[in-house]
Amino acid sequence: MSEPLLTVQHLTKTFGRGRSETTAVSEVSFTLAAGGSLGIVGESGSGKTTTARMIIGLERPSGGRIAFRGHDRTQPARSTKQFRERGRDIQIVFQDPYTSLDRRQRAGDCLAEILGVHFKLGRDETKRRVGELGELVGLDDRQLNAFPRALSGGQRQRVAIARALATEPEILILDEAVSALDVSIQAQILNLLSDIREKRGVSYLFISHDLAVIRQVTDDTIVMRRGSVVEQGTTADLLDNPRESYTRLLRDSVPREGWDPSTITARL
Ligand SMILES: Nc1ncnc2c1ncn2[C@@H]1O[C@H](COP(=O)(O)OP(=O)(O)OP(=O)(O)O)[C@@H](O)[C@H]1O
Repeated sequence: MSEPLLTVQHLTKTFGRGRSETTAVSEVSFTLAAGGSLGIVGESGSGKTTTARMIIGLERPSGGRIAFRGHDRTQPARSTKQFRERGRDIQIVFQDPYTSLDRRQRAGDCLAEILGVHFKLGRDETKRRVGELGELVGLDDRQLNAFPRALSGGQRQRVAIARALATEPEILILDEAVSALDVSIQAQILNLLSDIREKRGVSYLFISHDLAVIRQVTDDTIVMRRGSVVEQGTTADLLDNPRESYTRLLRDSVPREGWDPSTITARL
């Protein structure tokens, strides 16, 4: 079997000290295969975002190991250059693109800026690549010329995805990336992500509390609760035949016809 793209072993993060110490992530282990898609699910506060922040080097782990293509990445980058180099391989898209996009920058200029940071390109080549990225995520010239405030939530998330893809990363972390969008726009973005995975072979680490989303875009899933992994397996198996009561609870919490929330609160 080929080496996983990303290996996470016994990853642990504690915040604070003494009586205020919180273990946000505890002994989390998983692998992500090249071209694969792994879901991380769990209720709010279960440690999903902290795990992602450690993987992209925004948070220093308290214990455990992170390796990308077998190379250790446990400690955050030592220099801006190293941070940038690592950023090329693993990119992240957050829930709310409005806060992550510069309000004073046109969508296309935002893409051109990232291309300029990572590649040495002339003006014409940059323009061509911006157009190509726009096409990949379904943004036309008018939208590429617009400021974020003139774009819809779905269009802004397309800009954020294009910006993340501009560095040609091998891994895209999507942290609740479709949670703020209404269901029809969510479906469009999920389809877009599936197409991009097929075209580009990029791997996904898909963080979500929404099991319907996880089912649509991931092959494997880990379930986190209070910082720990409580169950992991193929997404279909895990959602159809959950072994852990917590996974069953998450699954049964999805509203559907005849659903009675009081049966859920009674089990919490
Ligand atoms: N910088 C920090 N300082 C102290 N505690 C933190 C910090 N960041 C996260 N935590 C705590 O770590 C725990 C896990 O938080 P995290 O954001 O990783 O969870 P999550 O599963 O991503 O939740 P959500 O879906 O609500 O974003 C929470 O108890 C949170 O309060």
